Amino acid sequence: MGKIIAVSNQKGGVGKSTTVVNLAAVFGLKGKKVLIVDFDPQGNTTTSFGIKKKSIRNTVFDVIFEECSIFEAVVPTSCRGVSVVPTTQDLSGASVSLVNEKDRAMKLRNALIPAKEFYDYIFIDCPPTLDMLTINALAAADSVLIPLQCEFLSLEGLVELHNTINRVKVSFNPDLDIEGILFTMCVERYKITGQIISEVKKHFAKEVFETTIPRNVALSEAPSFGEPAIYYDKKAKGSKAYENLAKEIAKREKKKAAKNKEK
Ligand SMILES: Nc1ncnc2c1ncn2[C@@H]1O[C@H](COP(=O)(O)OP(=O)(O)OP(=O)(O)O)[C@@H](O)[C@H]1O
Repeated sequence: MGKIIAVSNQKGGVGKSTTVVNLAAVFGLKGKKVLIVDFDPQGNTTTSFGIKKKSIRNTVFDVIFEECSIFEAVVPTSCRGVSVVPTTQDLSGASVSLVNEKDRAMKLRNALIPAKEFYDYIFIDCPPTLDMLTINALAAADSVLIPLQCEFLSLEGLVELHNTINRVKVSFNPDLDIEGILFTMCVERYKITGQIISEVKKHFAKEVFETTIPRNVALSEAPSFGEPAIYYDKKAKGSKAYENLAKEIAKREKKKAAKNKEK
């Protein structure tokens, strides 16, 4: 059974899409079967793979409103092992349309059940909101990865996200785990970077990934070439950082599996 990781932070521009695209590409290159669900109406993840909006037949909107199956919306990419369920701007109206639906928080979870059998990892790129779309993503996920920009700290924002995660655990998904907090766009020489990391560690030490993602030009340039940074510039610091993150996630999974075996 595959693992579903929601990449979420209600703050915009913190590196959610960048993390989804690059982590998925690294796992794909390691021989894993990876699906990305682009659940952000802006569709940056969809375009980061060079998928043209005009060429899209079915989107994640059609999937959650049961117009098609998840497999009918899957678009292969040119990256080894990676496919995308694309999105378009239509998704921005979904939160409102979902209000009248039965099981409205469980739409994505139900749709992903057959995909879990087929893929090793499913990444959900969440919108920068805590609305019904994000609730759907958290209800569907096994874990949440929280990117946090190293240049600006909103502890209140982080607490608010944890509160939402806890509410989803109580109401829809008791097994939801925190995959980790990932610092993104770090510039080591900036004093603020160290200050933010130590402040977050004071409150959420166990959740923070050892790997941090540097501010790196390859990470910001690659999407306009329609490919992940590891394809665009394999040697770039940003590409290496996402390779390290994938290793750290795999290591944490092994540790967790060993612990569960002991029980
Ligand atoms: N480590 C990095 N170094 C340099 N640029 C980065 C890095 N991470 C992200 N960026 C750039 O910052 C911008 C925002 O990143 P991204 O789209 O991944 O954030 P997001 O959280 O998904 O945004 P939104 O909430 O709007 O969906 C993009 O232009 C991206 O290319």
